[in-house]
Formats: sequence, C-alpha cells, structure tokens
Amino acid sequence: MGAPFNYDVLDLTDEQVDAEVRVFGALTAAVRRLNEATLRTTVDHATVEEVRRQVEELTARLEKSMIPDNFGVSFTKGGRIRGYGNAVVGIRNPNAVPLTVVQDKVNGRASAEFELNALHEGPPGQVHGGVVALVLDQVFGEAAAAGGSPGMTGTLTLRYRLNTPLGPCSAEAWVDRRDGIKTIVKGELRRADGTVTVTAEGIFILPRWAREEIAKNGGTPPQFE
Ligand SMILES: CCCCC/C=C\C/C=C\C/C=C\C/C=C\CCCC(=O)SCCNC(=O)CCNC(=O)[C@H](O)C(C)(C)COP(=O)(O)OP(=O)(O)OC[C@H]1O[C@@H](n2cnc3c(N)ncnc32)[C@H](O)[C@@H]1OP(=O)(O)O
Repeated sequence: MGAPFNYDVLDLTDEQVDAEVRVFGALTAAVRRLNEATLRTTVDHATVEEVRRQVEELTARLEKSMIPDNFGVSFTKGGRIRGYGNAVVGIRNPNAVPLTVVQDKVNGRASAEFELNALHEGPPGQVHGGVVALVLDQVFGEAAAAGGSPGMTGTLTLRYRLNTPLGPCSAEAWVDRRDGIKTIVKGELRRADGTVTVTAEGIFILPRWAREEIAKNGGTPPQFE
C-alpha cells in the first residue's frame, strides 16, 4: 500500500519561499489581529456591521483565486518545507497559535515559547484543554522527528495538573525511549513562571506505508513539519 497522502516536491527557489513567508506571514498576522479584535471589540453595532461588510469585500478579493482545498505539505528541491496550513505552526493559517518550535536534533528534543490569548480560552482566563493537547501534539511530534524517528501520533495522554492561565507559556518535549517503530515522547507545558501545569506522554508510530516505502527504497524517513 502506498502513502495515503502526498508530499509534493516543488521547483521553488529559497528567495521565492522567503517572499511567500514574508508576504503571507504578514497577512496571517494581520488576520490574527482581526480575529482577536472580533472577539474583544466594544465598538457600536453600526460600526461592527460596516466592518463586517468591509471584511466580506476583502475576503471576496482573496477568494478570486484559490487552491482547490487544503494546503498540504510540500518540499522544495532545496529542502524547504511548506506546511503552511498546519493547524499549530502553519504560517498561512490564521487559526494557528502561532508557534515556533525549536528542534534539538542532537538530543531529540523540541521546545516552544508562545502566547495564548483570549482566542484560546476554556475556563475563564484559562487555556482550553484541547488547545493544550493541540500544542503538545505538534511539539511532541517535532521531538520525535528531531530524534530521527518521526511518526504519526498513535496515542497522546495528558494529565492536567494545574490550570494554565492565558498569556505566555512554554512547552518542551523529549524522546524518552524507542520501541521498534514506536517512539515514546514525554513532555510538559509550563506557565510563564516555569510552573508545570500539564505533563504528557505520546506514542509516535512510523506508519506501515512509510515502513514499506523505506524497506523498498532504503534510507531514513524525511522530516516533516
Ligand atoms: C517516508 C515517509 C515517513 C512518514 C513519517 C510519518 C509521519 C511524520 C509526520 C510528522 C513528523 C514531524 C513533525 C510532527 C509534527 C506534528 C505532529 C502532529 C502529528 C499528527 O497530528 S498525526 C495525525 C493524528 N494521527 C493519526 O491520524 C494516526 C492515525 N492512525 C494511523 O495512521 C495508524 O493507526 C498508526 C500509524 C498509528 C499505526 O498503524 P500501523 O499500521 O503502522 O500499525 P500496526 O498495526 O502495524 O502496529 C504497529 C505497532 O504500533 C502499535 N500501535 C498501533 N496503533 C497504535 C496506537 N494508536 N497507539 C499506540 N500503539 C499503537 C501496535 O500495537 C504495534 O505494536 P507492536 O509492534 O508492539 O505490536
């Protein structure tokens, strides 16, 4: 069986990728501001209706030309990864947290410092538990990849020990051990003052189709965003 999804390789120069990161990254940041302003604004209803009409006009301009559906993950021949739609780190995804994950390939670790705001609320003033799982899934997956054994999330178990207030937070994950094709990753989420609020363990599995591909072609699995 082949891969159930595709990773396209595109002929784009580093300069072209840098330009799209700059231009679309700036649009995404602007839309994120709009998202938060949509939630928090106290302007009067008439202003809200006028802004809504303007937003619809702007949206229609972008909709004039679009890719058919999701963005996917592609690579350039120079090895740049274009996972712009990723729900946690995608630079063209205004719903992404956003998060910059730092991978430590020597020690099989990954970490991120980030800010969660009113858009990520669960209990009053606190981060939604599902958002925590979303963030940790990405950071854990990148730790597995940094450790040289990437995989799909098979199981992710979280223990919510303390509430996580909205604001600056950090996440860290490391490869705890490997068991054949399974990589067991451990990690935690912390408040700005360093207090651990959530601990978690994940099992990342190199899927059967990838194992078959590697057995056929030799080599090690590529690292995906
Ligand atoms: C050449 C290409 C390489 C491809 C690498 C693939 C992915 C890399 C991706 C990213 C890496 C980079 C950065 C990460 C960034 C973000 C992370 C987000 C990741 C996600 O957001 S990802 C979406 C959510 N995720 C899914 O959508 C998974 C759906 N699911 C499946 O695709 C299959 O279900 C799979 C692959 C899990 C297993 O399928 P399979 O056919 O390979 O498994 P198989 O039956 O052969 O079992 C083999 C051994 O795993 C044990 N096992 C099986 N399932 C288990 C489970 N769930 N938990 C614990 N252990 C499990 C068995 O018990 C056996 O263990 P034992 O050998 O000891 O008996």
